[in-house]
Amino acid sequence: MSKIIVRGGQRLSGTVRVNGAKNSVLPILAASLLAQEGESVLIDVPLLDDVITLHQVLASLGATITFDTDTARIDASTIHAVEAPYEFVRKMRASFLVMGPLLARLGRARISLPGGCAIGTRPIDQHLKGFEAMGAEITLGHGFIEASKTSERLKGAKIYLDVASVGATQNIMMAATLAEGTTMIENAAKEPEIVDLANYLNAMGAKVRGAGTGMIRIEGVEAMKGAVHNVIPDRVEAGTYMVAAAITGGDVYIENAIADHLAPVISKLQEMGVAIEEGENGVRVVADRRLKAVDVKTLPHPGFPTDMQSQMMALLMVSEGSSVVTETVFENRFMHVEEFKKLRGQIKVEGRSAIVSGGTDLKGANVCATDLRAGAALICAALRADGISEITGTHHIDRGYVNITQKLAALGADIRREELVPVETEEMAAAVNAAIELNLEETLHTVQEAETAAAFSRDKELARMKIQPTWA
Ligand SMILES: CC(=O)N[C@H]1[C@@H](OP(=O)(O)OP(=O)(O)OC[C@H]2O[C@@H](n3ccc(=O)[nH]c3=O)[C@H](O)[C@@H]2O)O[C@H](CO)[C@@H](O)[C@@H]1O
Ligand SMILES: C=C(OP(=O)(O)O)C(=O)O
Repeated sequence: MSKIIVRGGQRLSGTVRVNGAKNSVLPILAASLLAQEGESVLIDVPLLDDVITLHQVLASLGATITFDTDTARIDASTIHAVEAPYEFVRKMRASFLVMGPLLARLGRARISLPGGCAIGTRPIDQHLKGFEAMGAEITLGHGFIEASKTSERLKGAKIYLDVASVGATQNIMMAATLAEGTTMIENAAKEPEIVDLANYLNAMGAKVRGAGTGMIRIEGVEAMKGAVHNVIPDRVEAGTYMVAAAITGGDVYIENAIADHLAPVISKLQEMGVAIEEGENGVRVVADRRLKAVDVKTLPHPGFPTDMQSQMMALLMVSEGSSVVTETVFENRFMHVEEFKKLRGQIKVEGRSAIVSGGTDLKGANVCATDLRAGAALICAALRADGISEITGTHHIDRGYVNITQKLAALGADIRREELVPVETEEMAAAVNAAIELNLEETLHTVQEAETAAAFSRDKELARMKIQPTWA
């Protein structure tokens, strides 16, 4: 249990560096399973809870992973298991992305059904439709899905996606790399993370063309090997700091942000009156005037990203005029609205739209992050609100933001985190506290589960941990 405590009203200024993209590194880690030989070296891997969960999935399949600062080394030559356990898939839907690589590499995959999550039902029918078209047999059991090859190799196929799903595009792309013949994905997702995955797959020896367009062509190859790859910067993390800068009337340079990837966010902020300058290796955001309301509609890339909707809504609450925010990607992504109301936000939800009355003087309150981006949006709103806000539900935020409290504090925010660790005995509590005090990573490992130790490591900026296969 932990909470983030913010005293609003500080103007942010300075430079913040964004980490590698969560939504790129997760499919890329899954894709590393495709290498029959050689080590993959992934650079700029963010030490996030989701990344740790996927490490655990890969380790449980028999891969060897070491993680040092921001570099992950994966040897997948030793994988032998085909089942991604429920304890991991339950925590993170993206675990389902190992299905394509396992099917291609070992011919079978059994994965617990990813549960519906807060922001929508999130079906996986398009992933399965793709695997079936390539000749896999799909069995739905009690709480799991199994896919098996019916011939020596999967077969290339023409697959039209009913929705331009990011995950389905990635899963099918990965399965198709080792298939016999050519696969065409029509109505493919075009997100920058799809292009990043294709670049990694190609470095591993795959033949993927057209990533970033609606038509991706994958010519199957016989074998793939490990490769070195630099993960792209996180556009959603960058966008979140852009909003944090704008909402506090700040002047912040967001290092490592790629303006091209942020085009829809930049356009909307500019329409509102935020000045944005593209720099050498990042983007500068200056908000020195009253901002005006704009309407926002989320769409698949290159439309406005759903992962920035709640942060944008935070900014719209304090801008002049009314706006309509329409969410078209997920059917239940307005849960932050009730929390915003606790900060005195004036918002009314009507179906898939939220009508925001701007110009509100926000007031600090105790609020709860209902999902990852909702948590980030609440932090943004709290930075502007008068007085103190306490944000719980921080485990959601830890899925997607590295050191968010430290990064914002370095920009001048009055923000801190309080960590309450449930331990069984007083001796353990004393040992944990001593370890935190002394930065003794080893001690943490002896008294806590790896995850908790990682949470401490992250907070203490000891970004070094190893996860060994459980059978080793
Ligand atoms: C780890 C990761 O990269 N997560 C991102 C990814 O999620 P994810 O890959 O899960 O999102 P999708 O693009 O698949 O989902 C988009 C829409 O398609 C629907 N759908 C999806 C698959 C399917 O088989 N059938 C179906 O109907 C979903 O319910 C949703 O309404 O893209 C989303 C949309 O940009 C982002 O918000 C998430 O941050
Ligand atoms: C919805 C998100 O992620 P995921 O698909 O991992 O739940 C997100 O990053 O905002």
